[in-house]
Amino acid sequence: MTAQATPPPFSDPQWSQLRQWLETLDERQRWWLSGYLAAASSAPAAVAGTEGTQPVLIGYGTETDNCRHLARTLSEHCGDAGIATEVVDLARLRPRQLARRDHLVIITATHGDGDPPEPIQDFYQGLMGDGAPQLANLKFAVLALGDSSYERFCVTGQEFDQRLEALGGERLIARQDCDVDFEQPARDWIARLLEKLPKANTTGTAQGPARAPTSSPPSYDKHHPLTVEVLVNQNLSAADRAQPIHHLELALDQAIPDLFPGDAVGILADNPPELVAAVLDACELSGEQPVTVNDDAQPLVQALRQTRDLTIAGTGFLAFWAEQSQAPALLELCQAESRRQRAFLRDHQLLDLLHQYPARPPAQALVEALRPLQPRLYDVANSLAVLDDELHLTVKAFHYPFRKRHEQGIASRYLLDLQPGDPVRLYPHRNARFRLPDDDAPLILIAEGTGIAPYRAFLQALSQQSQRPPCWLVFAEQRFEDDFLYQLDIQQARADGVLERVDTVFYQDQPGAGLITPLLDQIDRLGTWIDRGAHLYLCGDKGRLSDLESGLKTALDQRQGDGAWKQLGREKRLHRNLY
Ligand SMILES: Cc1cc2nc3c(=O)[nH]c(=O)nc-3n(C[C@H](O)[C@H](O)[C@H](O)COP(=O)(O)O)c2cc1C
Repeated sequence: MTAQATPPPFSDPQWSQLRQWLETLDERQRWWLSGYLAAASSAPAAVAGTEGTQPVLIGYGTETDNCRHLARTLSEHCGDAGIATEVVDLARLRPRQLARRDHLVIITATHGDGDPPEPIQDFYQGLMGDGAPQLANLKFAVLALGDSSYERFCVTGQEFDQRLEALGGERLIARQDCDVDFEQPARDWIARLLEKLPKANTTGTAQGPARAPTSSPPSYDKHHPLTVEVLVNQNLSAADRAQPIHHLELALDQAIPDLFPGDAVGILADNPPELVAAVLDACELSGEQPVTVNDDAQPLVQALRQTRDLTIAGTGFLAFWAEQSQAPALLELCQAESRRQRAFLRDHQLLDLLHQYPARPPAQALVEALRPLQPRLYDVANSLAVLDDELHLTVKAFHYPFRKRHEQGIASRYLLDLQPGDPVRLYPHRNARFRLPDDDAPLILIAEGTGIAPYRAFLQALSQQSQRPPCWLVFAEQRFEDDFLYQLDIQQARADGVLERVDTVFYQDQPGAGLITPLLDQIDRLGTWIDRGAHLYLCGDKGRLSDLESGLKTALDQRQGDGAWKQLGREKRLHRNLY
């Protein structure tokens, strides 16, 4: 007789929704919910780790999701090993809640200029501040993700690691700092950690964390991207603008489940063909040599075009190139402290290194020494509930000076050059913190430049609703004539009553005006909307919106009383999407 597999209790879409929703809960809400469900259910509760052993708390700090994925991977490995876990976004945890835990694993990235990921700023401040709890009963471990091309490599993980120890915690295993090729070191670290974590005393049938049934919907990620086709690539801004802004429409032949307004996609860009050719020339390789990348055999030219970073060398490549070239200056540099190496790399892109210190590396070794090409996130500019077989993006050219050269960002250049019919590899990136609220609270949408993209998706979604919340859009760009992105969509939304108010600022037409100007001019109206429970959204350029935020905070605190701005954050009514 063969055992019948019990059908999974939820359908695939339900699983997906449930998982996403659970991640929005903070620790207290999860505890409450588990108790509520146990009490409400007539069936005996089967909860792992209820006798004595608390689930291991796995807290992640992320902006682009690597740490969230690793937290889930760790949780799955724990489940297989009979270790109960609870995965939580550190953005939803308060430091004092740690005092009640006995095992904590932190997996965190560093962002900005050595800053914690933006969503976990409050947790970070709380843990680093004087009010942090003593953690004498806590055993902890920290996995730090970063990018060694940044001056302050993995500092957030390092700071958490030191702070947890200073608060009395006991380190389970040494912290691991991971560079952009983090997969293998993270896997090794997880294997070491599993030996130190307590097994759950299971009282029922559940083993560790709840896991999705094996038949979960197709999930795309950076290793398993979806290939879509370009339908339209249209310049939205002035023809002569140095950093043009384009609108892209991509054909979606396969549905992407659960991609909501506010979410993004990760784009796997190709390197420009001239850059690939220059690298091959410098290495005296033809490009036809077969190489293997992630168990996938392919010609070298393809591996360089699609999978390797040909801009930033990184310290690993520096060591490789010193050995290949035997250049005394490089060999000496590799003996120096890493700070000097990083300073050198900030002044030398990959091609500079290859030209200045010639060598002829073997093809496979070259591929293995280069850093993986990182995906770039772009907000989705349409609502898939309205149009489910197209994906729209808003892309601005990114330029930066390097030495005396003028360099262009790889991903934006790739996207701006695409032609109808070209394939694009992408995967969904969900951004639960930048969604429309469940209720009909008023919305204040503030956008700088391409920050308008997710709001276009919001407006499309709202246009389908019978009950619409009041919605106020504030948008800033350079010139009215040339840069009023999605002007027709915005005017249509205004005419249809989806937008109650629209304020625009065009910097070049209105010297002295800033994004904040219309909001300060109408501070009473802003205060009234906030009193009515409005959610405030900020999207676009980090520098400009951070300035706006500090100006608004001062103005609002003055009008509504000290702490008004903070209160917005506490009530999860402030949503940031800054880059
Ligand atoms: C805008 C930006 C700034 C970053 N700044 C740093 C930094 O200062 N130090 C560092 O070590 N890594 C830095 N990184 C690299 C990230 O920490 C790394 O990509 C990490 O894998 C991201 O993890 P996440 O996807 O969980 O956010 C930065 C990445 C981005 C996109």
